[in-house]
Amino acid sequence: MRDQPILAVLGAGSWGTALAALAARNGVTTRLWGRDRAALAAMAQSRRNQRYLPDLELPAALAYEPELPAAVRDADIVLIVVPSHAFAAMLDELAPLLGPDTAIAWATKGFEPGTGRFLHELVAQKLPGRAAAVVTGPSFAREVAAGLPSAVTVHSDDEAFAKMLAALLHAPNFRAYSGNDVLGAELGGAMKNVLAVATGVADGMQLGLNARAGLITRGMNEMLRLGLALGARPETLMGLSGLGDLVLTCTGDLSRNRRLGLALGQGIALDEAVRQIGQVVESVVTADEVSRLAEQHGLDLPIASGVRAVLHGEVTPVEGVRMLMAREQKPEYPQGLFGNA
Ligand SMILES: NC(=O)C1=CN([C@@H]2O[C@H](COP(=O)(O)OP(=O)(O)OC[C@H]3O[C@@H](n4cnc5c(N)ncnc54)[C@H](O)[C@@H]3O)[C@@H](O)[C@H]2O)C=CC1
Ligand SMILES: O=C(CO)COP(=O)(O)O
Repeated sequence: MRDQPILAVLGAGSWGTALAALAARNGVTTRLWGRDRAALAAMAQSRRNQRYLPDLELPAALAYEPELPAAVRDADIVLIVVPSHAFAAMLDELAPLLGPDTAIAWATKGFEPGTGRFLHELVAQKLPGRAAAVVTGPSFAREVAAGLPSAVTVHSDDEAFAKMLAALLHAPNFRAYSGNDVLGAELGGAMKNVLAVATGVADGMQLGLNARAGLITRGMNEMLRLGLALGARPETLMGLSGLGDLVLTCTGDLSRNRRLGLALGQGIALDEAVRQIGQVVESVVTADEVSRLAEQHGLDLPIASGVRAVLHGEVTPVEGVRMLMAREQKPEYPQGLFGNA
């Protein structure tokens, strides 16, 4: 890889735009690709992403490329920031376009819809033999774009690549840590979106701060149990990508997943809530995949499966809360910290 690598960021929504702007400000040669050609042209002209990040002035050095082959040509690193439902198709499009040494990174949070496969599994299958890293952690795009202090983490099996990508993103108000637990980092980022719906529902129903804290803590227990069953490391789940992002998304009203829960808790229908939010709400698909993985591993995750049931209209938010509260009484940790709930 060149000393001064070229970065292609794919996905010009809130997070792709914020990350591309950050990298360009750091002096990294950065091209931003998005599927909406007209929106990209408007961004190039106005140096604003009017729809997703209207308050951010985009750096003059950021380049915009509406053609995918041109966006990734000669790129050393391709950073994918499209929603999880578009991730597999994006990899298929990239496969014939990339040179053998191009490294892949992604900041998408979720699984492959319908299979529960992790995004790193898709990357290994569709673009094998390359350095691959996930960028994750508690980071609302709006706050990063505003230059507010944030901390994220970059995980890769290739530790040198994780460190290198973290260094490219690291900035005075943006701390980028690194690690080598890709599965753990991905699981935390995906699962917190589902748990944020639960705290949103409780807050939308005005159930109080005790309920919120209880849900966050028992939600963390669910994340740990599923994560450990899948082979994640506990320190990853207790770090930025797990606990950090769980706290942010369960408490911060900038979270679209929390806002979905708030709306459901106030009696607004799912379709209408998603329409009002107007951006990707990953939990709508991720809830199914978390339940699928839990079932495969024989785990009972009552909060995550309650969210899935509410999203499918199988129970109302009121019934969901009643079911959680009516579960049998038991020790907090029946089989040690990571025992079954
Ligand atoms: N917004 C945030 O604060 C953060 C978002 N993320 C994750 O980043 C990913 C992207 O989210 P956002 O940028 O926030 O979403 P967004 O809703 O702001 O933008 C989504 C973007 O994806 C594009 N898109 C949708 N379908 C596509 C397809 N089939 N092919 C190509 N592009 C497509 C849209 O045109 C839009 O530009 C999600 O997985 C999200 O969980 C992660 C950390 C922070
Ligand atoms: O992942 C995020 C912050 O880390 C963004 O959360 P939402 O997708 O819920 O807005």
